[in-house]
Amino acid sequence: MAPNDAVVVINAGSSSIKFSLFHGAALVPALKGKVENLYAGRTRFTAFDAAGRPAGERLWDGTPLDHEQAMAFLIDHAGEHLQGLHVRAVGHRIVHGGARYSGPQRLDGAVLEELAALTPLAPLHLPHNLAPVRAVLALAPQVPQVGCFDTAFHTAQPPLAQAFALPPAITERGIRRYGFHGLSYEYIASRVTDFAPHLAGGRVVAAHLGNGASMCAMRSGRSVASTMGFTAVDGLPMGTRCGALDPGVVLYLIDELGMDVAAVQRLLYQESGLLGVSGLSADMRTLEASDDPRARLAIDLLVYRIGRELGSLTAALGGLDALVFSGGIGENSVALRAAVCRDAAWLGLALDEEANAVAGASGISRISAPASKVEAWVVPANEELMIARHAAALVEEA
Ligand SMILES: Nc1ncnc2c1ncn2[C@@H]1O[C@H](COP(=O)(O)OP(=O)(O)O)[C@@H](O)[C@H]1O
Ligand SMILES: CC(=O)OP(=O)(O)O
Ligand SMILES: [Mg+2]
Repeated sequence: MAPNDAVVVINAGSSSIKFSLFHGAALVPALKGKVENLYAGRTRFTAFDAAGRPAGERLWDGTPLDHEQAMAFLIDHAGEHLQGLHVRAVGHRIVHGGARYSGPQRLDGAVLEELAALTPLAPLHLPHNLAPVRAVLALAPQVPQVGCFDTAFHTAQPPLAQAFALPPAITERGIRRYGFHGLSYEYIASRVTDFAPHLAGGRVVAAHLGNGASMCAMRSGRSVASTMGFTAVDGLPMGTRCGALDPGVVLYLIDELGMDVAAVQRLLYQESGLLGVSGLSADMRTLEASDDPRARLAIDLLVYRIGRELGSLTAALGGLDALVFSGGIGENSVALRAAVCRDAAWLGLALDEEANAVAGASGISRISAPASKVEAWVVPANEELMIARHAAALVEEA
């Protein structure tokens, strides 16, 4: 990467497209922004430069934008910021790599087709992840594009952790546990050695708590087990996803309640979790501000399930040295972190209430008391930097 070389990173979610621009060999962040509220509400674009100063804003008052319109806007907008820079690669977060893709991958028409076939494994994410790849391919086919998979980090898991208790004929068809949010966990693992060198060989459970939420057990920076499995609907309750569910419930919904596949999918992915339980909102801020008992119940259920999964992941690691909070909720909700840490007292975790009250988006910080047997940390998520590193490395070696 020459000083004028740049990597553009696209992280396209179900309701937003986040983008970042990095330049030079050190991958210095130059710009980051997002278009949010796609499809619903008022679509909004905001961008900030490296110093955190506003670098663009727009609000669409009428019909909300879809992914394609948002990409067209971003490509237009990026033009100004790319003056004098040479785009070496566009890196994308792709949620599912299936059984085939276990590392960063150059994206072309053929790979895109293969990935599109994985849509049933990530119906809320994959179509949106792939739409921007197609948009860039149509507009600038000469620019290398690199896919970075959320599942890749978890391919290190031991076979037992990846197995369902199903017959081999089913497993052979790729029906096994994969795990997600791998780029977030890989970033956390890459930072542990500098913020807590003594944890480098340790047993760490990281909780990525955003709109999608999962937890990952890591030993020496490698994934050992995860709460998400075959799809990103498993594990913790999320904004609108139910998390782990007795599979018998799905059969009952179909057999007894007469729901078809589309209705079940909508229920489990879009109408459950914080939104479904509270009947109010998928947004943690709204729930925390509400005095409706259903909002309290949704938060309590999330905290309870995090505690249960923490016990399970600690068993997979044979003990626990540190718990790391990340993602929009993990970084910002002082109350949720406090509740989770209180429930983890049996593991020897003692919270430093004052440190917890000020921890958050400003940077990495320790929130456990000095004498705590198990440490607790807040590490702001940075999937984008991980993607930029992978994309730059792949085009450099080509
Ligand atoms: N200050 C805050 N307090 C509590 N929750 C917050 C705060 N800021 C953001 N959140 C929550 O973070 C979640 C979104 O997390 P984020 O990681 O940005 O999502 P995504 O998975 O879309 O990237 C929402 O539930 C939001 O309410
Ligand atoms: C895998 C996943 O759940 O992603 P997100 O948090 O972006 O929804
Ligand atoms: Mg996320």
